This record gives sequence, structure tokens and C-alpha cells, in this order.
Amino acid sequence: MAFYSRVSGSVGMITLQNPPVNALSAAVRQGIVDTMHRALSEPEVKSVVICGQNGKFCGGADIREFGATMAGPPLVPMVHLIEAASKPVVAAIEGIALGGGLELALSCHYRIAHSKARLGFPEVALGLLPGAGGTQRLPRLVGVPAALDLITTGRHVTAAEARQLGIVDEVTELNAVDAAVKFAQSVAGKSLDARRISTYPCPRPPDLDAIFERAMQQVRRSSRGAIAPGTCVQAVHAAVTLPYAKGMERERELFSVLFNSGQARALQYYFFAQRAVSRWSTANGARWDTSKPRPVRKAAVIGLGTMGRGITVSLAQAGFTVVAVETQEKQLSEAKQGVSGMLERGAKRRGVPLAHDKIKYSCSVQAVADADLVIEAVFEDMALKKTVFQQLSAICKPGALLCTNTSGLDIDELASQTQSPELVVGMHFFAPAHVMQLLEVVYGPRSSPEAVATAMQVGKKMGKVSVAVGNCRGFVGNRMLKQYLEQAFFLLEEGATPEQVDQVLEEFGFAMGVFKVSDLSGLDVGWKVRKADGLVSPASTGTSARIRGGSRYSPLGDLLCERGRFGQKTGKGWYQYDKPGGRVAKVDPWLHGFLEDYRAQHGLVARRIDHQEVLERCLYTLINEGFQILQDGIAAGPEDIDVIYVLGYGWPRHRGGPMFYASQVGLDKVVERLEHYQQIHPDVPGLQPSRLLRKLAAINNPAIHKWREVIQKPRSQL
Ligand SMILES: CCCCCC/C=C/CC(=O)SCCNC(=O)CCNC(=O)[C@H](O)C(C)(C)COP(=O)(O)OP(=O)(O)OC[C@H]1O[C@@H](n2cnc3c(N)ncnc32)[C@H](O)[C@@H]1OP(=O)(O)O
Repeated sequence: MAFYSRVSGSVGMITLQNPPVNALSAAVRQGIVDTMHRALSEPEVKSVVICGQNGKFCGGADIREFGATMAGPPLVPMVHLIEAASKPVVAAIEGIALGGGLELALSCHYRIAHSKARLGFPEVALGLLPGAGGTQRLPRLVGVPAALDLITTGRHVTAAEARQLGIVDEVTELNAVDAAVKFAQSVAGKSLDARRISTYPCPRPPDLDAIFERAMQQVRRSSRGAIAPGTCVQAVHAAVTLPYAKGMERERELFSVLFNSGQARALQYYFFAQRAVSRWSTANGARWDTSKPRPVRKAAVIGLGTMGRGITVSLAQAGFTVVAVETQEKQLSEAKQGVSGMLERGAKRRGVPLAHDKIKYSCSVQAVADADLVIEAVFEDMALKKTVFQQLSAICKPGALLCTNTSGLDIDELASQTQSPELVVGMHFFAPAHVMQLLEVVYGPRSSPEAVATAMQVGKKMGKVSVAVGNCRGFVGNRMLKQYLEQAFFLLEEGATPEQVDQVLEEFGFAMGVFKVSDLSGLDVGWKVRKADGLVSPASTGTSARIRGGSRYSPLGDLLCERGRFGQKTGKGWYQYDKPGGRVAKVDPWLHGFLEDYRAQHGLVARRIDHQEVLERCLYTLINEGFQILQDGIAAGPEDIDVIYVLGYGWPRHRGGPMFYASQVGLDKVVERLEHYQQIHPDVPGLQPSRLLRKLAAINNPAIHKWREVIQKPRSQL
């Protein structure tokens, strides 16, 4: 709702009240319309201030209402009512003015912002455009290039930048509402002719066409199939080419296209999913709201390879005191240099303070003795990690949390090396660890709720989105990835090429196809894991070369590794590069010949594989494993999986994540296609639809937010 009061006799004050961010729900919009009419009708009131309760102006349209039938007064007539008012209206912007909140502010005649406020049009991240005149007013106020930048990127600006751009009239360090009241008194009775932004002509820079062309190219490059950024450009174009009223019509048309697109639904689902994962729960009943994190001031990192360095940087930048340990002098000194460079680049790029003094380096594991939390990031080798955990258990102070950055090894086996297995959890960071936002917090059967809560909180302080997952081979992300990779290998055996598979996946929206990613991360990484699992056998011919444990196996990756083709680092992998460390993947005729020889050797006849088969086999097996993970209680809900895939594996955000995507395709269709491929490939267990997937498909494909009700029933019912 919106609350009306009178201040200093002549100022009508409208306060938005809808915690936590004063979103423009139907009740708030109704409140604004009613109180505006009241303020305009009271003769004693000479000017009006609009502000938000609890130091937040407004977080925009209420996203939760988007799925429901529209009720209450629409936003557009509401902002027109404010702009057309005969008394000056001043927006007092504290905290945030985002989306519809900024549109509300732009309809006011003046804007006063607190210095800490942030303003922006983040609609593009929800698959939308500013649909209450934002695309028509902002270019009129700040010019086309700045409007295109803000609307197509969705970035928030500080009050200072907003002042510079001309979005706000004044910035105050003091109370913005008090300042707005004073300001409102000072402008009472003044003409408003020059204050209604919709009446401004839209500036037309001479290189207008080039500006729009560049903006379109930019969004095409970065949007990977998302339609909102390009549509935002079209809407701003209308502000320049059409009179205001016609521009508003065009904005409405374009908004409606986006609003009704599957992409907007996916992005809005993802918005809430990213917030839902912080309300974690574990299979044995621990929960975010009943588990208290331990205080962590001093953290330690053991092993300063690529991952350890990234984790050290991320911890230091988050304000933790860090002890960084690497046992060899030479490696320690290289790591020190590497970390310093990363900190300097971070400070330059993001304007964060240099954090060198937060880090102490040591060659001795003893140096971690007084840390509150230790993250082991040594080589991915169970025997080595076990030794480290035995040492840590002996050295660390009582109560210290012992974490491993393993990407898939058994947390419980490591916990069993310590005297306090309840204090052991996985903190699986993604490379580069100081950049990637995702953290899988892996709890074992003995991890205490307190340990999980502590790791989740440390991750949050590091700026990560932390997702709690159970302990199993590969956890959530890598366990699902295994199925996806396996299908990609099988497709090569059957006649596809790496570039064909990658193209299909990139057209779907992945930043990089599976083979390019494999070249980037190094083929040797998976090879080592497969060797440790006893999968890499010397048999190179005959059917047995392609069967392990009774199931189909492709040794293609192993064969490339045996030839020293580890990907980008060696200049050759699934593609070729101009030099070791080269980044630009080029089709490799050698690889095509190699695949032909391989097929001939194994009696495989290449066939034409179409786009649909590549997509379905790669994605549906990955999704199927996701259902198996839900069924096993490794992830608490589909949101956890979707956030992991978007933030850690380049799944296109505008498709919501693999589980959301499956819900949109239709679970019955996913089951039907898996069964189809399973008939053709009965030796591939990943194509067998999971029980949970079948069950959800059979009960009529319930909406994704209803899945938890089915999952949470006792497992015997699945
Ligand atoms: C048919 C309709 C026609 C409409 C035409 C006009 C169209 C206008 C389009 C819009 O205005 S779309 C909305 C634009 N606004 C945003 O995208 C803002 C989204 N919110 C944020 O970015 C952040 O939440 C924040 C406001 C910066 C605050 O961040 P903070 O980290 O402090 O808190 P959170 O955990 O993110 O949020 C707290 C809580 O609030 C919920 N919430 C936030 N914004 C909205 C919103 N706009 N509508 C509904 N709910 C919102 C958020 O979901 C959290 O609650 P939860 O229970 O934890 O999920």
C-alpha cells in the first residue's frame, strides 16, 4: 500500500509500503493513485514528495505478480497521472530505485537521491524492458548512448553517476526525505512546463544510425540468444523516431512480446531460484533457519595451484585474514607473485582496495594451526588429500572447519581421516575461483548443520552463490556433466564432428560447446579421473575397448590424451590452436581422419546426425541425471540444480537452467525421447529415465515449484 501524510503543512507525503523492497504491487499502485488524487485535491498541499518505507524507494514492479492475472491500476496511467500533476512532485530516492521504481521517479518532476542510493533498469535481466515509459523518458533525459547502455545492460548506477548523467537533480549525504521535503517547499508554485520529461525532444546525435548499429552488434555478441537486449534497443530507437505517445505504443507492443516469451518466464524463475538456494536444507533435515554458522576470521588455503590462488584472492578480497600454504619454496614464491598480480588486477578493474596485507604465506602446514577454517586445494588425488586431512586433524585448533575443494571425491572418506568428521565439508569452487560466482557446499553424512551453515556463510561473504549439495561422485554439477560429455563422445563415434556438436550447443545458448570447454579445461583432467577409476584400459580394438562394467564407454578422450593432445595448453585437442596456450579453436583435419580411422577400427559406420538428436541426447541425459540427483536427495530442489548449471556450467540463463528447461519442454516428452534413444542404445544406462522423472511426467507434468512436494514424500513412494 501507500501511506499518506502531510509534512510541514504544505507538503503531501506518499510513502510506499511493501517490504522488503517496496515493489509496486497492485495495492501499492492503488495506494499511489489514491494518495496522488488526495494530494492534488487538498488546497493546502502545494507540492508532493514520494518516498519508500525503511530507506528503500522502490525495487520496481512486483515480480511475483507477473505470473498472475493483472489486478489494480496499471503502471503506465499511474506514471502519467504523476507527471501530469499540477503540483510539483519530488521523488526522495533512498536505497534503490530500480525498474518500475525508476520509472516512477522519472515521472516525478524532481529527483533527490541519497548518496548511497543505486538506480537502474534491471528489467533486461528478467527478460523484459522498462515498460512504464522508461525506454521513452530515459533517452529524452540523458541522451541515446547512455540510455542504451543502462537499459541494455541493466547495470545499477550510483547516485553520483546518476547525478552526472542528469537522472537526479540533487544528491545528499543527509536524510533524502528531509532534503526532498525542503526542495518540494522551494519549488511549490513554480511552473512545471520544463519538468515533464515526456515533453522533452529526444536528442538526435548526428551518428545516430551508427550508435544503434553498434548497440545491436554489442547485444548480439553478448546475449547468446536472449531476446530482451535487442528488443530494448528497438524500444529506445522508437524514442528517437516516434513522438512520445507513439513511442509509448511501441514500448507496450515490444514489452508484450517479451512478457509473453518463454525467456521472460525462465529469467524470472531464475531470479527467485538464485534467492531460494540460500534457504538450504540437507537430506538429514538440517536447515538454514535452524543452523548457526561459526564465526570465521582467519582462513587458510593449502595448495596454491590455479584453484588455491583464486580461492586465496577471493578470501582476501572478502576481508578474511588468509594463511596461504605451499610446501615447496619455488612454488610458494611463484604463487605469491601470481596472487599479487591477481589482487592488483582486481583492484584496478573493480576498484576494490588492495588486499596484499590480508595474506600471510608459508611453506609449513603448521602455519594453519590457528585458522578458523582451512580449505584444502591440493592436487585431485585421494591419497594425497587423505594425508593432508590427517595432518590438519592433528594440527588445527579444536572446532576449526576443514574443507576440501575437491571437484568430486568422497567427502566422507576424507572426513574419516579426521578426529572431527562433523567439521568436514566440501567447498567446491569453479575456475577461476576469484571470478566464478558459484560454490557447491558439499555435506557428507557426518557434516554438522553448523559446518554447512559456516561454509555457506563464508561463501556468501566471498560474493559467491553457495548451493548446499549432498556427497556423491561429482556432486551435482560434475555428476550431470559426465552424462552430457559421454553422449558427446558417443555422437562422435556415430558420425558427428566436435564442431557440429559444439555448434548445436552454442546455438542453444551455451557460451562454448562441450568440446571447446574440454579443450579449455584440459583433456588430461578427466583422463586422470578415469585412470583413477580404472576405466582407461589398454585394449584398443574390439568391442571390449568400448565397454566398461557392462556399459558403453568411449575411449576417444583417452586416445587423444595418449597422443599428448590435452587441449589449449598443448595447442591440440578436439580442435587445433596456433600454438600451445592459443585460444582460437580451429577445425582440425587430423582429428577428422583420426575419427574415421577409429570408426573403421571399431566397425562403426558414420551416419548423418541431425541438430535435434545432438541436442536431445546431450541435454536430456544431463537432465535425467538431474532427476536422479533429486531422487537421491543430493539436491534439495530443482532450483539448486538450475543455479549450479547457470553459474557454473554456462547454461543459458534465459533458459532458466536444465530442470526448468525440462519443465518447459514437457517431462512426458523428455521421457519419450529418452526411451526412444534407449531402445537404440540399450547399453547406455544414462538414457534410462529416472523414476522421479517418470513419476512427475505421469502426474501430468506439474509446475516446477510443485516438484518438491513430490520429491519430499518418502523415497519408497517414488
Ligand atoms: C504487466 C506488468 C506491466 C509492468 C510494466 C512495467 C514494468 C516494469 C518492470 C519492472 O519493474 S521489473 C522489476 C525490476 N526490478 C528488479 O529487477 C529488481 C529485482 N531485485 C533486485 O535486484 C534485488 O532484490 C534488490 C532490490 C537490489 C535487493 O537486493 P538484496 O540483495 O538486498 O535482497 P534480495 O535477496 O535480492 O531481495 C530481498 C527479497 O525481495 C524480493 N524482491 C526483490 N525485488 C523484488 C521485486 N521487484 N518484486 C518482488 N520481490 C522482489 C526478493 O525475491 C527477496 O525475497 P525472497 O523471498 O528471498 O525471494
